[in-house]
Amino acid sequence: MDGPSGSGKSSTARGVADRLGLRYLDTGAQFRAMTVWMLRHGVDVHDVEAVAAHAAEPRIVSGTDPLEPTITLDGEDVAEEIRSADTTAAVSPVATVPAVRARLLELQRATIAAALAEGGIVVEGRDIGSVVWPDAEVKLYLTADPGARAARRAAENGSTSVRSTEEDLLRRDAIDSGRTTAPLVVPDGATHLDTTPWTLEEVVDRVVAIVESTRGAGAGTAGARTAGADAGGHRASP
Ligand SMILES: Nc1ncnc2c1ncn2[C@@H]1O[C@H](COP(=O)(O)OP(=O)(O)O)[C@@H](O)[C@H]1O
Ligand SMILES: Nc1ccn([C@H]2C[C@H](O)[C@@H](COP(=O)(O)OP(=O)(O)O)O2)c(=O)n1
Repeated sequence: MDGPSGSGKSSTARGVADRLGLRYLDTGAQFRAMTVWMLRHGVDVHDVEAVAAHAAEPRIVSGTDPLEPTITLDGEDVAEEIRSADTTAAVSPVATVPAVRARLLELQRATIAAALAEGGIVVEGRDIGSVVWPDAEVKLYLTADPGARAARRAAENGSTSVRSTEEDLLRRDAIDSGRTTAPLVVPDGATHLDTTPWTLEEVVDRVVAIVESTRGAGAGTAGARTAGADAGGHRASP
């Protein structure tokens, strides 16, 4: 499940994983934990070489229970700190660094492979269907109008300024979509869902229906449907 900030990926992915008995992985939380480490260690997040030089050091562990996802950094629970304003402001530049992406890609693929052996996983981020797991059984690209995304995010953060939240979202969209390594794109073979008019429950219902109809259509064809999508996808306009 890919898409821009505030499109509903985390809440939808958790709801779907819970309904279908699957694991859940928030890859954005991993980029945020990497960012917390850089900030704590005084690394200039705009210095690509400095960030790359340290990308192998943080120990990041994601718990994949959809009802209680966790994230630790060097053994410490950083679930709150990864959502701080400082982390949010610094995460997009850190996520553009190829060494960071390569490191987290390895972690993500290991987690997915382990979960697939136990029934499956819903993974959300920016490059899941295009780069991390192009052979996913179901690929979804979630969007919502910028105003709706900002209103949702502002409500969540207890912020009264929807306008400044929207400016922040659009700034991060531009970095996430414009970077050369694993930019935010609509992955080849993805179903695009515009969640603007729907409640969370409606979106979860629709996604569960898509998964069930894909599974009903027959296992074993998913790889063929999405084959060749490794570097695929087209530029998104979130
Ligand atoms: N369809 C929806 N309608 C209204 N609010 C939603 C919907 N989907 C998610 N939300 C709310 O919007 C906020 C952002 O959703 P989230 O799932 O964190 O988005 P993302 O992971 O794409 O950034 C959350 O507070 C969430 O409860
Ligand atoms: N697979 C991913 C996931 C997130 N990122 C980047 C892009 C985002 O700016 C940050 C944080 O992602 P996150 O999903 O937590 O951000 P929001 O919940 O949308 O605010 O990480 C990425 O580059 N690739």
